[in-house]
Amino acid sequence: MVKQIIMYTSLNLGKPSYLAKDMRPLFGQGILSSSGTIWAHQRKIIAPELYLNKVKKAMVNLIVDSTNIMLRSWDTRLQSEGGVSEIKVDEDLRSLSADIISIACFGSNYVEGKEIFTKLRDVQRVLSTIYAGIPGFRFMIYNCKNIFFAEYETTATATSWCLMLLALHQDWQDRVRAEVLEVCGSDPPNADMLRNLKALNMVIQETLRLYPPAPYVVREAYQNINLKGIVIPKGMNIQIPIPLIQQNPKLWGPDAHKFNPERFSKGVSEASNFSQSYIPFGIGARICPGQNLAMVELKVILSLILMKFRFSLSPSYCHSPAFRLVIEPDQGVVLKMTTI
Ligand code: HEM
Repeated sequence: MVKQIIMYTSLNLGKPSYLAKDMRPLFGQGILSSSGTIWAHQRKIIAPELYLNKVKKAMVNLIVDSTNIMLRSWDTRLQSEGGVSEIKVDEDLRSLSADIISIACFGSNYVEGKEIFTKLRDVQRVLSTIYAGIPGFRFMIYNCKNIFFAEYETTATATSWCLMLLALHQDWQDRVRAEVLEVCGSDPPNADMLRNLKALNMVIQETLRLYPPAPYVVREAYQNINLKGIVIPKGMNIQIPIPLIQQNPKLWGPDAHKFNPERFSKGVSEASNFSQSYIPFGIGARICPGQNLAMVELKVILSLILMKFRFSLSPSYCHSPAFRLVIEPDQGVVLKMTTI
């Protein structure tokens, strides 16, 4: 049994400037001190290295095994259809994501829990259509966040968007495939290899910038805040729109709306002119605790797909991002696939 020491520390985020001045008091447990300095509480978890490495290895193996089941079914379909197939990937990716989280957290699998996941997805659809004015919604969204927004829908949706963008940008697809083959050879990726997949990491980061599955983070004002003349009273809930911040040309430059993974080549802090303008996993004390798992999952799934298949966007693909608590492709992502 792992022994965890959870430390609560205070992190000095420095003097606020520009957007920081407006937004930081709204984030996390960050509050503006009398000196104008921002303080936020940060949680650090310390655990024995060896144990963590074993868990990480087991987790990567589990993701590889689950992904291979999905890829075998794509392979069978391709063979039966003469080597080229149009595959709508979203439902398969959702099942895969549900499978991984079920095995990892509950020792079960997607097939056993399918009915529960189907019902949860129905709830998600209803909630996204009647967003305003349901009594108790505030509490419902927190429950839902922990189930969908948290684990199942977010990672699957992010994978769909990554595949859509790689299908659209063949130069990046070739570059990332070449990297995967150089780093992994013909072996499935392991934890050490994942660290060396730099271009793939950049593609995932850029995808999460342009299509963040979670559309906003929610915070409650701890005190009355005057935001450039707009008074936000203590106790009010505020939605901070992630896509607007992540695609603001003032922060990201004139190509803010373009797919350009190169912007992350020197890391997140160098990608824009304000480090906290990249928040696909939220920010502050309530930042997504599953972000590392999500990144590992995305890297493993995408590298295995890239090793085995070449793909482009099907002419039947219709670009229509839709809000259903997560931002997902309304009509799905349809890929024209061939085996390598
Ligand atoms: C690409 C995948 C994912 C994205 C984009 C994402 C994004 C987010 C965002 C934006 C938040 C709100 C953070 C904030 O309020 O500052 C959140 C919260 C959360 N996420 Fe994720 N998430 C992902 C995957 C996961 C996974 C795989 C897990 C668990 C295995 C997970 C577990 C959670 C939990 C439990 C919370 C609530 C944290 C809290 O309220 O303290 N997420 N996520």
